[in-house]
Amino acid sequence: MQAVTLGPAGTYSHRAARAVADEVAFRESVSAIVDAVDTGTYDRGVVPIENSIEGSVTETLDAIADANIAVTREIVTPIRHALLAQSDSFSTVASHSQALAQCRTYLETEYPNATLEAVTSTARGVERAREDASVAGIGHPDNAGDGLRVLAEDIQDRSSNATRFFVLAPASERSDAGGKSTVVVYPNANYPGLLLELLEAFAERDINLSRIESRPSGNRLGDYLFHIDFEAGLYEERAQEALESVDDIASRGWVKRLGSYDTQHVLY
Ligand SMILES: O=C(O)C(=O)C[C@]1(C(=O)O)C=C[C@@H](O)C=C1
Repeated sequence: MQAVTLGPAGTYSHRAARAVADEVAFRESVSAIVDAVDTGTYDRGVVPIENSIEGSVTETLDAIADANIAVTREIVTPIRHALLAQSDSFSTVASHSQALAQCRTYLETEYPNATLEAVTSTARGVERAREDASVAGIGHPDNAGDGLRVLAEDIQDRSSNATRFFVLAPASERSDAGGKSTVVVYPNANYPGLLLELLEAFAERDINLSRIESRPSGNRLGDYLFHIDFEAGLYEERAQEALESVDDIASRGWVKRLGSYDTQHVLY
C-alpha cells in the first residue's frame, strides 16, 4: 500500500506513515495530502491532528471538515526534537511552526537572539540548515546525516511531547468498527444551550468525549463547526443513538461521520 504524507523525507509524519505503508509519497502541505486522498490519487494519507504541547493542527481540522474522506486509524508517537546545524554559529532557526512552538522555552533560554523561521516541515528546516551555515533546523536527530551536527537533543519543552496523526482513506472505506470515532458537526444555529445539548447527547449515553474543538465555519463571525472524538465505535447502539440526537441538533446544518478506528502507538 502507498501512503502520502508531509514531506520531504524525514518528517515526523513520514515516520508515522511508515507504520501503515511500505511506500510513502510526499506533499508540501496537509491540504494537498487530504486532497490527494479525496480525489483517489492515494489510498492512504497520514496527517498530524494534535500535539500534547501545542494542541490542534488547525490546517488539518479545516481540510478534513471540507473533504469527503474516512479516518481509519490514529497513530500516536513521541516527538523528540534535536537542534541540527553545520556549527553552533547560526543566527536563524528554521522548522515547522508546531516544532518551533514545542521548543519555545528552550529557544528563548538558549538562543534568545535567533530569528525563528517557519517552514513547511521539520525536514524542510533541516534542508535549509544543510544548505546554509547561518541556519539551524529542528527535527528528528536521524536527519543530521552528513554535514550537520546534532547540537542538542530532547529540546522540546516537555519530555512527554507526543503528536497524534490520523490515517485517512477514501470515504468508501469508512468503518463502524473500532474503539474511537470522529464526527464533524456544523449546527448552523446559535442559541443558549446549543453546545450543552451536543455534550448531553454523549453524556446521557455514558460516552466519553476525548476531544472537542470548535473551528470557525468561515461563513460569518461567531459561527462554528465542532470536531468531536468519542470513545465508542459507530457499531454500538449508544453511539448510533447519540448521533441521531446530534443529527436533530444539527438539522439546519450537517453532521459528517469520519468513521471508527483504533489507536496504534508508534515508537522509533
Ligand atoms: O514537520 C514535520 O515533521 C511534521 O510531520 C509536522 C508536525 C506537525 O504538524 O505537528 C508533526 C509532528 C510534530 O508535532 C511537528 C510537526
